[in-house]
Amino acid sequence: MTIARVIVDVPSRETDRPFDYSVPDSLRDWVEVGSRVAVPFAGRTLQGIVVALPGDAEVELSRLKAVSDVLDAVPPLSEELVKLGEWMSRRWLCPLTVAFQAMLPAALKGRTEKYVSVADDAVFSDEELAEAGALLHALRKDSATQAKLSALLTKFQGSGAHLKRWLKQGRLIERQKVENRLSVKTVLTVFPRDADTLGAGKADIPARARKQREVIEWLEEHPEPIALQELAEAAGTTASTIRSLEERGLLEIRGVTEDRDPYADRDFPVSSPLPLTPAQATALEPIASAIDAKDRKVFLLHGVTGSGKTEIYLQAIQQALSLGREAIVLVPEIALTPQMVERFKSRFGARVAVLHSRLSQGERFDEWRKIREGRAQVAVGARSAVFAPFSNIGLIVIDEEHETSYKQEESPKYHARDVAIERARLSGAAVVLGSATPSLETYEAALSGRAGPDIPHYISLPERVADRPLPGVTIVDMREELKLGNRAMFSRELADALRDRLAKGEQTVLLLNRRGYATFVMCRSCGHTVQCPHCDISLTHHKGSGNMRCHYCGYAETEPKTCPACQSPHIRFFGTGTQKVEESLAHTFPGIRVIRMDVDTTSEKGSHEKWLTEFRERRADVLLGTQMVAKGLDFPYVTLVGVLAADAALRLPDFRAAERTFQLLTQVAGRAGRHELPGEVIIQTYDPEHSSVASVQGHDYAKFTEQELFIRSQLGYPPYGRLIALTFSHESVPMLLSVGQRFASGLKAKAAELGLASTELDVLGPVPSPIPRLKDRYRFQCMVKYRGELAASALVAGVLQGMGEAVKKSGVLTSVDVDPQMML
Ligand SMILES: Nc1ncnc2c1ncn2[C@@H]1O[C@H](COP(=O)(O)OP(=O)(O)OP(=O)(O)O)[C@@H](O)[C@H]1O
Ligand SMILES: [Zn+2]
Ligand SMILES: [Zn+2]
Repeated sequence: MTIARVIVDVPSRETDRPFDYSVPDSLRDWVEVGSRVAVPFAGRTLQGIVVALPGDAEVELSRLKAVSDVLDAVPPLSEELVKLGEWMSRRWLCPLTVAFQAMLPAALKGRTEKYVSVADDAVFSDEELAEAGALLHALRKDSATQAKLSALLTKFQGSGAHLKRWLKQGRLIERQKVENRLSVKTVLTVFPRDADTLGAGKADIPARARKQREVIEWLEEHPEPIALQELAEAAGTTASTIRSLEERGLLEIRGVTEDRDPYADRDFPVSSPLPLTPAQATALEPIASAIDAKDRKVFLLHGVTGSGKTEIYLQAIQQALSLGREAIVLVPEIALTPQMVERFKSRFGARVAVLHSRLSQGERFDEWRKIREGRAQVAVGARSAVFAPFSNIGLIVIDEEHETSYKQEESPKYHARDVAIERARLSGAAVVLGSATPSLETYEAALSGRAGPDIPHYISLPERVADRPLPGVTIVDMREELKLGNRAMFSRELADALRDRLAKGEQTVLLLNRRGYATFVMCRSCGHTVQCPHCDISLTHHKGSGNMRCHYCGYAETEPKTCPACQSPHIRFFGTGTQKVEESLAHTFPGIRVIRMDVDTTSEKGSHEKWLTEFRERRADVLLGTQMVAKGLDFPYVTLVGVLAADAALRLPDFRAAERTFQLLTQVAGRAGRHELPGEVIIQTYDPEHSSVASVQGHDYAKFTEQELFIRSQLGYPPYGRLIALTFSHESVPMLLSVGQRFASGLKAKAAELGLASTELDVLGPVPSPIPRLKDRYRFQCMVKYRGELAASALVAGVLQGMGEAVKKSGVLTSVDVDPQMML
């Protein structure tokens, strides 16, 4: 008997283990490791993933239930991806099914459908026939295929009670099936017969069927297959006319699968490899030889902005392809602009599949199928593209490897960089981590002198291509501006520089660093701030709608005219939003053309692309925006970059605040002067001495890093120590505290048992979380700080497991974040 070991799709700790099923003979050829199957489980039919085909079952064979269905002809996961999922579950303490679900396109997230059929021996009374005859008729008619319960209920709204009773009595039989949310798109297509048949057929068409004759004439001129809809339009007729020709045997209508290609209507100019600069050639050499030798190596490609890293990725990919292997390129979501996609599509054409969240579910599914079916060999995409279903990967590139968006903030809380390195280990691929500002973790590891398969080899590109200089950076102390009586948003330097660009017809990028700079409402008389009633966080003001909104739970109310606490009319909207900057620009520079890019202006599909195209075509003088204007853009006429509120995020209670600030400033500075025209950068700050701001001036990554690493080592923060954050939430604070304390003391006891000093493993808290209440639940957190080599995840999992029943009864929810990136 064939046995399948299955992980069922119920994301709980209790079901987080494999269950064995027997495989009926009829399905034997279809079930593989990585197959998606439907299985009976606790009275329901569930979707599951086959993780093994063991020789023997863990339970008595006679007690095994059978797999009820195989959901895909080709398994959506490979053995390699199944292994990767198992590793993710251990690494980030998430249920296995949660890891597998993260790898599947949304279209394949099955949903259970109920089907009903009439039992063979069922008898119905005349009364019943009179009352629900139509329903019974429908049931009998569909008995071969079985009728979908949800469809019956909509169609026969009055007969719900009958259905329920008959099902209970066993006169109707219910079956469950797992169905995909979305299927491949099929287009009805007309296949004309050969010319002779058409000619003969035409003669037989009666004179009054003029339309049919016209369709035949049209097809005689255009003998290729054509979509039914298109033919109807072209021949000026209806689908039913064409169908009658099918009945005459003159053509055939069949469903043909069609790919929803999001880039179908775009032409990509063909690009060929550029002759590399000597620095680029030296950088590519070790990467290419690793790919050649199937040597699983990790590289850190540390190259300043504009140093030509992308050209190196392209040629490394070329190398992998020429050996018949595949490549994955990860790009941060907001840097995945059409311009970025174009660079890959121009070089590799139709071999490129693109995966990102702005595509529709259907488009994403089709791109994913292109990969799985071997029609694409290069996948370019955001975080989840690391799971692209390739079978022979030679290279994984992670561009801007320091980006926080590579960490998923909801379960599975994985980091794509770590997943990529593990996947490369499983498939013998090389990994290239590229950045102008590598994360301190990656950089420290590369320069540590430690040896090991995960330790990146360091490659440096300290200069821009073609001797283009890095832009000059001026730092403006806004406190001085205020002293001199300038209360405006723009310093005199920035205003002058802007005016100069307007006169020359050159372009400016303005970054408003808005992290931690929300626009909140405060009363100037009593200091009252308007908070979300469900979360302990200020509401954000949206000028367009006149609404105040909570960014965590979506709660909204209209903006107050007077203070809700003291009725004072002096209520004010604080903080500088992009809208305010836009107004101020219009006021200060009459006639200026500004494109504003922030969450409000880019929520619509395609809007992101539209703005960038407009800017590229120089239909605007200024591109103003949040983080999204800082990454990856390459516009020849941008000669000025201005940063407002450079230090805004420095006050966030996050030990990476300085690192993030330095990275963001360096990235945005890198947008200036990338082509012939030289660039200039002006950074406005209230904290000019802070090393994260000051080091940007000399483009001095090394200096910034040295200071920052020193601070981290003193405090035992990453990369010198590692963290696991646990957040407990509940409606009641005492309950939370008791659970939090039990966890902390449990882990401490475990550490003592193992003889670990507090420098090796320490538990901080429980303390209220930075956001102490969210959606009416209070939140406490514990932070586990430990030395890197320790298998702390397993210890934490053990302690949580040990307190299982007590926590379950209390209703306290626990969320675990291994290597957290966001401290908020
Ligand atoms: N070998 C080369 N010869 C000529 N031009 C080149 C070469 N390599 C790259 N370039 C050009 O230099 C510019 C910068 O290169 P690229 O965008 O690859 O840099 P990057 O390091 O990826 O930049 P960033 O990290 O700032 O996005 C581009 O316009 C690119 O076409
Ligand atoms: Zn809220
Ligand atoms: Zn007030």
